Amino acid sequence: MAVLVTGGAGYIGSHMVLALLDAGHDEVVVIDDLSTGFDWALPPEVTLVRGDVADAALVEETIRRHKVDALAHFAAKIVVPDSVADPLGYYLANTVKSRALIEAAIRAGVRHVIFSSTAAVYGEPAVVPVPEDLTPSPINPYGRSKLMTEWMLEDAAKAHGITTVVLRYFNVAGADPRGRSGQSTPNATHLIKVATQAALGKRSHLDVFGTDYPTPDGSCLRDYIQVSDLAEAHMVALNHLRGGGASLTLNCGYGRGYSVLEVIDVVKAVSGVDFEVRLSPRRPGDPSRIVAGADRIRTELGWTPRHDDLRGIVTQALAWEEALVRRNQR
Ligand SMILES: NC(=O)c1ccc[n+]([C@@H]2O[C@H](COP(=O)([O-])OP(=O)(O)OC[C@H]3O[C@@H](n4cnc5c(N)ncnc54)[C@H](O)[C@@H]3O)[C@@H](O)[C@H]2O)c1
Ligand SMILES: O=c1ccn([C@@H]2O[C@H](COP(=O)(O)OP(=O)(O)O[C@H]3O[C@H](CO)[C@H](O)[C@H](O)[C@H]3O)[C@@H](O)[C@H]2O)c(=O)[nH]1
Repeated sequence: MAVLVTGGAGYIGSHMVLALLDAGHDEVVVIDDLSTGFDWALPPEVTLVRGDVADAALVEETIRRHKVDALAHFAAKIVVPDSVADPLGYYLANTVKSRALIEAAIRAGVRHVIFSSTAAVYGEPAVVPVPEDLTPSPINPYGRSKLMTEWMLEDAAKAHGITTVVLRYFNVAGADPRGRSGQSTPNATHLIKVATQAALGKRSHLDVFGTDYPTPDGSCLRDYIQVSDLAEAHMVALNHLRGGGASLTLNCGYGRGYSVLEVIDVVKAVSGVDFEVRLSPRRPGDPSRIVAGADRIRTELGWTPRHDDLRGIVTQALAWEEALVRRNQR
């Protein structure tokens, strides 16, 4: 049976595709509209169907033709401050389109769904590290758009007898340790990506968005999870579902927070470049601290991270950024 990966040409989805191929899955199909992804991020043996996840006819045809039993749904808009500026665009991309995809997938016979959710569903949690059973309370449209999709999926799964794993990713960073993929979006907003670009002179400076948060050094705290470890979480989730396991909602993080200033120090130490850092006002939609309660995925699925090391994550991100410079110079 085949796995359909939506958004498989994007940052995290492309690492899931690599993990599937590395594990010997030869039937991997990607649906991606290439709005932020790249066809070159996919190995040639992968079938890329270029299109929109909300195109029900395309989705159904793809699932039937390739005998897909499992769907991993990554495709989304992902930038928190953009979602504050354009909430309706985010509800369309992340909620309305997911509804169309889920309906088409169920109609075409998909049995299992793994959904890319986010720590942003927790908003500004009262408890840190945050356990999965804390009542979600998102503080930005991005988090709300994803939480609504969690709910739709849960209800549809119960009604139609499919099983699901909802993975709530914390802050995803780093690159494939073998250098096959990484975060390639040129105008990405993610801290580690932006910091490595500043270190390589692709950006003039780095803004620290907010230094007056109620955290030890005043900057925001995040839990950075390495992208191949995250892809592996999807692999154990897939095996769980195909083995008859029950539906689950699981945090994906390491359970340890780093501040923005700590991350910048690590990027400067790893790169050896003392790039300019500007202390700037808060960015709309940012929670002050968000760290995963990280035990459940280990006990439920036996997930064992192999890259829980911020220096290693930054080293990979920097190497990928250098590879992108070489690619663009060719
Ligand atoms: N990057 C993070 O730190 C992070 C954290 C939590 C959750 N997530 C979630 O992980 C998923 C993947 O994020 P990413 O960082 O890889 O982003 P990305 O932008 O690199 O990947 C998204 C992919 O989906 C494709 N896409 C978008 N809309 C589409 C549509 N309507 N139809 C078909 N393809 C479409 C894009 O072209 C792209 O290839 C998202 O669902 C995101 O919400 C990411
Ligand atoms: O140039 C920058 C970029 C980011 N930051 C700060 O660094 C922290 C992390 O910001 P990112 O943009 O890297 O990530 P977010 O926490 O905003 O969001 C990410 O993680 C979330 C889950 O926690 C979501 O799922 C989302 O998709 C994903 O982009 C924030 O405090 C942000 O204000 C800066 O100070 N300067």
